[in-house]
Amino acid sequence: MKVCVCMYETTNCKVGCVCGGWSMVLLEHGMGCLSQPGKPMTLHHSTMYRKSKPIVLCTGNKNKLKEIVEIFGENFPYKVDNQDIDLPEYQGEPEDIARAKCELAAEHIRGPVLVEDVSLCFNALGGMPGPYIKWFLGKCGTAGLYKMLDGFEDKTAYAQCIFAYSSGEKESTVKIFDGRCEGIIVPPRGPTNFGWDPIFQPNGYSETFAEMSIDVKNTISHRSNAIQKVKDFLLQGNH
Ligand SMILES: O=P(O)(O)OP(=O)(O)OP(=O)(O)OC[C@H]1O[C@@H](n2cnc3c(O)ncnc32)[C@H](O)[C@@H]1O
Ligand SMILES: [Mg+2]
Repeated sequence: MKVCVCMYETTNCKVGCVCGGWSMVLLEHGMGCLSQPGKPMTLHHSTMYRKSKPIVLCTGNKNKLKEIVEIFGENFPYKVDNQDIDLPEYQGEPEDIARAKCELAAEHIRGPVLVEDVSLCFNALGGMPGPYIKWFLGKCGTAGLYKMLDGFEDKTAYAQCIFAYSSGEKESTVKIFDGRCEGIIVPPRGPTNFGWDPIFQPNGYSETFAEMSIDVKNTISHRSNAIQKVKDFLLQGNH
């Protein structure tokens, strides 16, 4: 922990973010901190952001958002905002879908954006439903998805999460981060609040994603594996 004294009047705040009498001031190394003018500032990670544009996470899925925020954690030094924009999703390979979704989001936001696209891939079906899982889940439900594997001995599957990041600058290339979790497809068990969680049992566990605590899911999931790569990339000064 580090203690400094805030030198800036609220109106002179270098970063310009004023919130309820507290102001965001610029510190060395481009870090910002919330403090009142003239008062000592205590730098807690949760109130400390690097001086940069917020990254806009474009997703309309509240469950995803909750997990992403938890996995990034309090120490993540960039501000992440959410926009619930319904972006069209192309057909194709998961990576191409995420890339196209990210390019559309960057065009819309005109700044740094992050999107993610999730696939659930059954090995017996050559990776299908894959990126089309949302539509299969909507039409067949979790029980129907399990039944799709009735005629196959092989119930193995993997969950794949692809994050795509764009700085939003013209000519910038989209960066892709792929995270996976291997498991098996089982008859639905556990709460039904998030997608296909009730039928996915990760390898090495006797519970489905739906049955385990969110903390356990967030340490082993496709999403946490992908986010670790996103974090490493951004923390290397790429934002
Ligand atoms: O706005 P976006 O981010 O696209 O959100 P979405 O709900 O449309 O999500 P996807 O396009 O990635 O489709 C993936 C489907 O898989 C579901 N899903 C995503 N992550 C999941 C997870 O960790 N556990 C269970 N289901 C998940 C999700 O609810 C969708 O039905
Ligand atoms: Mg979607």
